[in-house]
Amino acid sequence: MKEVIIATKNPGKAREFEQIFTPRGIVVKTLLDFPEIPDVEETGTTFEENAILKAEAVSRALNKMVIGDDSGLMVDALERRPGIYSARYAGEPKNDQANTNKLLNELTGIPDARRSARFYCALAVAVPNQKPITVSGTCEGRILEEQRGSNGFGYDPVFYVPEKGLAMAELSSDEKNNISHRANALKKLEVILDSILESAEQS
Ligand SMILES: O=P(O)(O)OP(=O)(O)OP(=O)(O)OC[C@H]1O[C@@H](n2cnc3c(O)ncnc32)[C@H](O)[C@@H]1O
Ligand SMILES: [Mg+2]
Repeated sequence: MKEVIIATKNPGKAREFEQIFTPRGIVVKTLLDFPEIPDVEETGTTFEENAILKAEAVSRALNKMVIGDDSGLMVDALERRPGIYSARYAGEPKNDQANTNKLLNELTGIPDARRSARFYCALAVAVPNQKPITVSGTCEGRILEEQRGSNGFGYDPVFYVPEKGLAMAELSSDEKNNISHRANALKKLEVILDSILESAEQS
């Protein structure tokens, strides 16, 4: 059985990895399947560092290949904040609605033309006793003035995707998984993923 383990506790991310991997006959497991694994502190200074921290900690705990995802939103008018702090933007415990409200408040009065932003996703692949590999993907858009749609998760209701003329949260999962930062990062992993999965299957 082909299986990938994603070092995430975020059910929104978990769902997207399942939507992408399941049609290819690959079973997705996440930290929600391994509640005994302690939380990994995200102490890195870049998305890549945090993705590696998550992937390597879980790979060590399970002695298996693991993918870590560290992602977030960069808003130009806020000097690219919230960035790596996207999950904890409005403080702990992390809360998507509180984060979204804080973002909308910070951008009050800023006109459309200056509301450009991008989602960023770094993926790290950790294999026991090997150097980790990272790839990244982005998705360009703009921050809306109010929430639209109820699909997706996190900042999706306030992220306008110009090429679709819709908020990310108004897209179907298939549409999001075609254009998202996570999908774009995964596409770069595709070339190496098959060989990684084969070696994972043998171990
Ligand atoms: O660390 P894990 O356990 O994977 O889960 P997390 O939610 O803490 O994930 P991150 O540390 O990577 O923080 C990502 C933040 O960026 C947001 N985010 C990431 N990808 C997103 C997407 O596709 N759509 C909307 N928001 C997203 C998400 O809601 C979080 O607030
Ligand atoms: Mg996190």
